[in-house]
Amino acid sequence: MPDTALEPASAPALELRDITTGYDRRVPVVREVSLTVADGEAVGLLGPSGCGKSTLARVAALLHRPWSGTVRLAGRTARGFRHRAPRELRTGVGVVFQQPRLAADPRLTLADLIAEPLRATGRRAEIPERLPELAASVGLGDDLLTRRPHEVSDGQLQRACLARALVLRPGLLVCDEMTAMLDASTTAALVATVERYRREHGAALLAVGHDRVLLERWCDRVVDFPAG
Ligand SMILES: Nc1ncnc2c1ncn2[C@@H]1O[C@H](COP(=O)(O)OP(=O)(O)OP(=O)(O)O)[C@@H](O)[C@H]1O
Repeated sequence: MPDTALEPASAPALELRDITTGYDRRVPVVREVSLTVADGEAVGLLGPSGCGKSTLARVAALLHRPWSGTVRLAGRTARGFRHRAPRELRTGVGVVFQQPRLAADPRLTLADLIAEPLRATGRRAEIPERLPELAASVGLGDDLLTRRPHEVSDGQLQRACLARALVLRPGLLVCDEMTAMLDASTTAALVATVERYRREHGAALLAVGHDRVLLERWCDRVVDFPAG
């Protein structure tokens, strides 16, 4: 059966097999790491700073190319990464990074930021329904939606980044230290939003972080890096 064929719903949301990768050919930062996130499962990935968690999360989100190993999303093998990642695989993964200011286009209003993946995939007709629904779910009022990133706090911008990550209804959400820069109440609000989304859509989660207490509370299981 070709890899592009639809697999049964029970295929794991994410399978990373023997991933080796890095930035400088001589020194891999991730060596032969394997990790599976089952359909609908929430997995926490724990590890000290600099061990390669974010790099692995970026591989899972098809944003960084592995030197060797395989990535399968919902049973489909990824053949391309970054701009070469096929749209049907890319849109199945939502990603939230630690630093919203590096992830958000400073020229866009929060409303446009959230809606941007719908525009980019030719689904702008869904914006009038999805935008208010997502803004409410992350706790962003209308007054904030018309502002640009420099006019809002980090926590408000991260709320918009989470809404954007959910706008295409991905089957897998990758949260890379999503709450590391946030206060306790914003952290609780964003975690609750992810939980609600997962309950409603049966989505899987890979949550990267170094706060064991948060990850153990949030996830079905926690894996210490290097996993595998
Ligand atoms: N763009 C890059 N170019 C070169 N080296 C990089 C790059 N990004 C990360 N690295 C290096 O790769 C290693 C792993 O980094 P990574 O960000 O994956 O670790 P991490 O476990 O997520 O750390 P943290 O918890 O501090 O975010 C580090 O030594 C880092 O310096």
